[in-house]
Amino acid sequence: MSGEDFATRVARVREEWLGRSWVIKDDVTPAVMRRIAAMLDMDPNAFPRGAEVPAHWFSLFCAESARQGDIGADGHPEPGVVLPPIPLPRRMGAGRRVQLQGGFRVGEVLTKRAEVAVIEPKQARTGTICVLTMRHTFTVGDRPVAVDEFDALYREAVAPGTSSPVNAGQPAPTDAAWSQVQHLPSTLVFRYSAITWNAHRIHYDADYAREVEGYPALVQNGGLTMQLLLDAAMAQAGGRRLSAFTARLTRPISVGDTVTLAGGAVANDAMSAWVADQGGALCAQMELQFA
Ligand SMILES: C/C(=C\C(=O)SCCNC(=O)CCNC(=O)[C@H](O)C(C)(C)COP(=O)(O)OP(=O)(O)OC[C@H]1O[C@@H](n2cnc3c(N)ncnc32)[C@H](O)[C@@H]1OP(=O)(O)O)C(=O)O
Repeated sequence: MSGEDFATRVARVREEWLGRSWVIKDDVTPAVMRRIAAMLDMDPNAFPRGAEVPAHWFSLFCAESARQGDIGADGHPEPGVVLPPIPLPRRMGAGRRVQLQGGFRVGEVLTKRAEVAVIEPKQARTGTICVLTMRHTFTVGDRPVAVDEFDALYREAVAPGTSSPVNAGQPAPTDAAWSQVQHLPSTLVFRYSAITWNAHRIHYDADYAREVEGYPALVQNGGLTMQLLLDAAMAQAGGRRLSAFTARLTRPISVGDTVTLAGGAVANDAMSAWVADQGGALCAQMELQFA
């Protein structure tokens, strides 16, 4: 790809798409809560109408619902149908910065305003990338619930038969105050992807993941990694209220792997948490802030 062509195409997409926004509403029903709780290995009946929903679960709602005819080769909507047509073909969820502002309950209607906030080409260790940041503002009526700046990275294609470049990575911390072994079976990844209506084929179509995107196996859904790490960290937070968190997914995990969710003790109303693979490499890092 010529650098100039790429830069010109990204500039045109930025001009046309930056600042665009749209709204999605979702009913937080007992039926959906049953599926979410069951997927997270909790009592499916733990969240009847009126029950408080864990504040950081807001991102399990208000998914995009592209028509089947608009689904593209990778399982996401065709470039430009829902999201900007970033001129690189391989999308990865990469990180987020979240402010939690208020709770919500089963039976309420959650509204998400999605806004195209950043489109930024960069040179990464693993090739040319483009960062797309979507700012998702969640409310119930006039009540603020959360603002979530979610980064996806778009990557260059891999030549047929070659592997997706992986950075050397860095070792995960070894001074955990708590840790938990977590298996990532395909059934869990399927159920999470279904709840979040994410049809990206790298998560369930092994031939596609290997042959088209160059990964060694099915790729763990990054939203699920962050969900499991947050839930594990909150269980160690002694009932504190989460007010903000940031996360970065630094290295791909394969579906079927067993990872370690771990973190430090709460200090100054903050906690660090991370995910390590079986070789001890850092796959995700998170900073939690408590009110
Ligand atoms: C959901 C969902 C999709 C998915 O779930 S996909 C699976 C989950 N995601 C992953 O497994 C991603 C794992 N991460 C990686 O493989 C690597 O981090 C990645 C994306 C290949 C980038 O690694 P590099 O080593 O090539 O990147 P650099 O460290 O050289 O960074 C270059 C610049 O990019 C910025 N950057 C890097 N990582 C992130 C990030 N997570 N969020 C935001 N920005 C990032 C980095 O700061 C560098 O920028 P500078 O300005 O400092 O140059 C779905 O589709 O929704």
